[in-house]
Amino acid sequence: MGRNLARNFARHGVAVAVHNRSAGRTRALVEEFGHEGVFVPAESPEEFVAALERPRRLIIMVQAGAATDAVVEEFAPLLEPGDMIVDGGNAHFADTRRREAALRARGIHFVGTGISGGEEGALHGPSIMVGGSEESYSLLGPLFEAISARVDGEPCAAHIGTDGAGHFVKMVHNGIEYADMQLIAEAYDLLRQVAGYTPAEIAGVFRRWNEGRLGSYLIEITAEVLAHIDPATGAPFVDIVADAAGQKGTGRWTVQTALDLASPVTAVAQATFARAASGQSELRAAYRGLPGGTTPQLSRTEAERFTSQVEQALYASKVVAYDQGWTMIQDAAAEYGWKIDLGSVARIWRGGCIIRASFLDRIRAAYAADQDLVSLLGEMEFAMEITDAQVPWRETVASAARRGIPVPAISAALAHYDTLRADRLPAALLQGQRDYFGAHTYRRTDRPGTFHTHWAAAGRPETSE
Ligand SMILES: NC(=O)C1=CN([C@@H]2O[C@H](COP(=O)(O)OP(=O)(O)OC[C@H]3O[C@@H](n4cnc5c(N)ncnc54)[C@H](OP(=O)(O)O)[C@@H]3O)[C@@H](O)[C@H]2O)C=CC1
Ligand SMILES: O=C(CO)[C@H](O)[C@H](O)COP(=O)(O)O
Repeated sequence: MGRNLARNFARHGVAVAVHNRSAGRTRALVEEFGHEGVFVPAESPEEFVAALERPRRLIIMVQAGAATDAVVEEFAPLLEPGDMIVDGGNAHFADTRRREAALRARGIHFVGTGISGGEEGALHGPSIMVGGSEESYSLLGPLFEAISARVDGEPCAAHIGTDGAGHFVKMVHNGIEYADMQLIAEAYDLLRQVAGYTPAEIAGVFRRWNEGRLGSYLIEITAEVLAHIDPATGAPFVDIVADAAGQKGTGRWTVQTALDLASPVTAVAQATFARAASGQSELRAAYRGLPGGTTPQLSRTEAERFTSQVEQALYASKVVAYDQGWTMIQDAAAEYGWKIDLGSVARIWRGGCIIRASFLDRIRAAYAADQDLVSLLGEMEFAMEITDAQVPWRETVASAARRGIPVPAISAALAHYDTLRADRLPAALLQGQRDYFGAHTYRRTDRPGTFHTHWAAAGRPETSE
């Protein structure tokens, strides 16, 4: 990532000093790509820092956690007040807040910055979510905006908010990425198991969907993966890959943080747990073959109808999953005092990043039209689409349950929608249970105050605080 970012800056006419703890890697970069621009190789941290113009702007791209701390501690003593350390790795936002406060006390700007798009994005134009001080953005912003992806002439880079806001929003981006990928994977599974399509046929379905409202990088690459044939066996690639999904941890961070914020990102949570469950090989071996649903064959016409039903379910679930992400960003902004422009988050995710999609432009437009939008479902077009999806969405979840096909993310999205639209929730009963066993009190619908019923006393009298 660091090498490609350096090349991207150099290709944009920025002279870049480069340093890696393994000097051979620095030399290799300059030997291989030196013709692309001006690189200044530095073997030692001191040489590197001396090569930078003041105020210094260092970008570090190393693994989150101990490696980032080690690099920060190595370079910070060599810097002067006003210098900037940009952490472009996938750091946890709480670590970024800690580092930012510690370096601020030393007069150094620490700028946690989410960079999405993988290695190709880093080279050709990533989406860049910048945290840290406004002051540092005035010097860093033009550089980031120059190397970022562009959509409709606008850069996919922005100052998201102070201290850890950039890394927080990158984390939520990855959480949404987990949810979106799981939703797509569930749609594939339904088309395979219920409609009876081959991977090649499903690739065709995804290519068609990519032309419509679901059009996105993730749908596009899904079609590519499904169409790929394993050269060693001649079998569809998807059939020879072990069905145990990995993760590096940003989805898990999103869910852990969401629990702390009481922000119900249920589609992200189900997607993260689905990856974990796929890797539970012993448990899966113990359950394999237990009774489930029935899978009657569909006729060609029924399969086509089912496919359009799945498209509706996938789309509606996607709207809910993205809405959960935006709600979580709002919850964090309130908690940490960040002023985050929600429309600008959608704007910079339209290009460069893994979840880039035409859909993001509609979210940008929704916030541009109404900055106080509480939920995407409050926007007329999204609301109409969700209304249209009602029957197919529910039918999809019902079909999956009847046939014993797990669709945890699609089901969670539907349950979330039903939770929010309900007049009354069984939370009232929960409050009664909590009051019964623990005197945890409850509020009433008919008058203000906090109440407790003395459940063990004769006549169960109620008192208020
Ligand atoms: N790969 C991707 O698609 C994406 C990655 N990221 C994030 O970018 C960051 C870098 O990822 P990536 O480029 O893939 O990782 P790599 O493993 O390719 O590179 C890691 C770099 O960190 C250096 N490093 C590791 N530990 C230390 C240390 N203790 N002290 C000094 N240098 C150290 C390595 O040096 P050496 O070469 O000597 O081992 C290497 O240069 C991570 O935070 C990652 O999460 C973000 C978006 C996408
Ligand atoms: O940061 C990213 C994109 O911006 C990567 O896609 C992400 O790290 C992949 O995560 P995982 O390995 O957990 O699926």
